Amino acid sequence: MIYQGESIRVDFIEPGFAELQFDAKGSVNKFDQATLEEFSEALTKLQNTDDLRGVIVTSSKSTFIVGADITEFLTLFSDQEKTRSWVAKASRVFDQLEDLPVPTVGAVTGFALGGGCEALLACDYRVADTTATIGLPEVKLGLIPGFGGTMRLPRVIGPDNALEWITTGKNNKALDALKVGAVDAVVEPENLTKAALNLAKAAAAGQQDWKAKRQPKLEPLKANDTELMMTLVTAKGMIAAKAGKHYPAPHKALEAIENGAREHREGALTAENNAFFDLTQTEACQAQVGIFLADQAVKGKSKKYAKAATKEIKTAGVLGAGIMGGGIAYQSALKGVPAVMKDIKQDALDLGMKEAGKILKKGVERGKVNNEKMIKILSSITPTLLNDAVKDVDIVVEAVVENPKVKGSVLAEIEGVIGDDAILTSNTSTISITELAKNLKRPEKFCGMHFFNPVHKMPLVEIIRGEKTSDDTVNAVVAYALKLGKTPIVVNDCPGFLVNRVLFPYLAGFAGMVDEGVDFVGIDKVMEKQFGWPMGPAYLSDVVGIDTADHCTVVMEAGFPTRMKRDESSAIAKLAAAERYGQKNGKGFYVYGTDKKGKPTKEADPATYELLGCEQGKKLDADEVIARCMIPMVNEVVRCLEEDIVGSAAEADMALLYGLGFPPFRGGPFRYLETLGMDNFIQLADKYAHLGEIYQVTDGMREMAKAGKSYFDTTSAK
Ligand SMILES: NC(=O)c1ccc[n+]([C@@H]2O[C@H](COP(=O)([O-])OP(=O)(O)OC[C@H]3O[C@@H](n4cnc5c(N)ncnc54)[C@H](O)[C@@H]3O)[C@@H](O)[C@H]2O)c1
Repeated sequence: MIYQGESIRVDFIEPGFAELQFDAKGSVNKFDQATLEEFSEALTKLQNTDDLRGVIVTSSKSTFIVGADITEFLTLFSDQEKTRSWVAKASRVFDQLEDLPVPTVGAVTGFALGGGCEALLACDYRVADTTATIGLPEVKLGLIPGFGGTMRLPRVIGPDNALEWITTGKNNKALDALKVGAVDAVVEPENLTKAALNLAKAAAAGQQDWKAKRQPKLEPLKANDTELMMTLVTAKGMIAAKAGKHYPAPHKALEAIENGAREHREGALTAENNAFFDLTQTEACQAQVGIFLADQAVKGKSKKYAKAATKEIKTAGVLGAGIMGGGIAYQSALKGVPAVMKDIKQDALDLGMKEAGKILKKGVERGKVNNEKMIKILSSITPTLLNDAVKDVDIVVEAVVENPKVKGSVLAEIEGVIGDDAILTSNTSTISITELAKNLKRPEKFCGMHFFNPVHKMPLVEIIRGEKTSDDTVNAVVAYALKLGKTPIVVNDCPGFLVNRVLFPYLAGFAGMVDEGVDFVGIDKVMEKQFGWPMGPAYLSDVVGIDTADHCTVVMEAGFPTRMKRDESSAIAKLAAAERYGQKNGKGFYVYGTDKKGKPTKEADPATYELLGCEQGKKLDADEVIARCMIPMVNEVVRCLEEDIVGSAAEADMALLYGLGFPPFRGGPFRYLETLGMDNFIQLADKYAHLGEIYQVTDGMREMAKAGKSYFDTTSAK
């Protein structure tokens, strides 16, 4: 045995040929700080091993190496000195592999991502099996490769391909990697080790010039000035268009490659180290790493619920074939759970089926679904006008109009039809589940299942536990949501639940500015372009439906009479009264139409300014616009955590990210608060406290700030 560590061992596989094998104790190999230390120790041993002729680098697992240990990042990056020395030291470990005095061959199976891919790049040759997926996904965490990836990849596959791989963070299958020269051969999994060993032997025997293969990685990039300039200019244009200004990582990747292009290995690595360090200190990186961690926490939690489920959902019934019901029935059928879709109107059923057909047709056009599958999916949705048709289903999702009385009677009626063991859920956006349960004989078998529009695209499903909902019911519904390919987040009951409850104070903050005469178009611009929401508050209200939003304010007022008091003179109420319902009837804040080419249009309407009494072009400072919209939202989400509506800051962040499109580079409302600094936030909120209760921070937040605590310390997803 040449070396034996906790995660790495090195031994001769044949006389003269050593195998350095990654064999971590957990389910996957990763480059945590301890493994990097071991990697360096193992390579030092190899440097000093006599009679060594070649080395192969392998994994004992079904996957090579998944990358660095992301759970270490936020703590590490909070210490600038440590971060600098970590990245400088870690990247030099990979030089040790590259500098071994014998040929080296990486043998990749499964994932070789981030650091895993960089370890391969430090080898002279790379052999992949057919299961391999290789890539440098660091930009998705607001970072760039930090172990020599920006230096080696352009020298291995050329700057064009390398820029594409690194700035998009895409995963590449073995054959695609072979095409661009990222790997030298692709073999069947059972032949992998043998193929790698044979290549090492051939190189050691002089049949392959391994030194010539290694040399370009030690030198400046081989591309003439014009070629390089063309490549960089094209890449800059692509990055500006795709990543935009809020995501610095792709820009920095290009900068590192450009700065290192004319340097030897050491100079190019220094360029990479500097760019990497700069990114570790950005808000976008902290937010994107935060999202990764929160996503893992949320996934882990929902898996636990699903594992505990005693009832499997094999068939579903959906009540209402409208926008939501149609979408839910489609999604269920798509994922293999046949759905009976019931409505009181034949027209609605026809429309629901037509919509499902439309989505599937798009899938066929894009080659995602074939005709046969399309027919199978459509035929597993059964439209019906009869309650009786749902009597044998395992779960019912009610998605009829948002009216407590209608919902109450529809739910009670259907409870009498379905089996005692069947689960009943409601897709209500705002109405308390505990209140709706009062209409039922088996409230323990009832919960909220709040999907988002459009159902087939939006990942979030809020699962709402009413006062009497049983654990069994929650477990089964979480399992069903997972089966539908969604991200379920379990919350406790209150009007609006989590997502809509925090949305309304945000919209109220917006409406307050419009009431003061501020132009809603300018507010939308700031909230979209500067804050980063996919839609500003006026446009979002139009898309949700002004009538729906207006109706919801009634429900929210009933739940939070002082803080969310309904204001008849607010913009939403005025537009609703004028029957400007938004996109659905072509006019809300904006007017909607189509241009000559049939493309949808959205324009500010003079009639809106007149109706609302706001002035075209009247602006507030962008910081004030952001503060007045965002403070109420953050305050409300903090209240939801304090009141145990949501279980953790991580879940709240993911819910808003997946349900509302909270800008990923800000990481969610709690990460945003953390980035602003709680003291700064409180100071800002206090400045606007006179505007109403929605601007007043909770005592709990003041205490947290005083104690220097973080919401992520105390309430990480359980
Ligand atoms: N539209 C959204 O963006 C959205 C998002 C999340 C949740 N929701 C909620 O989903 C529910 C449905 O909303 P929608 O936008 O799909 O409404 P919709 O008006 O498009 O559809 C409601 C459908 O229910 C049918 N219906 C009415 N009474 C019925 C009954 N007794 N039995 C069967 N069907 C009946 C109607 O004919 C109509 O087809 C509401 O509770 C709403 O708050 C809506």
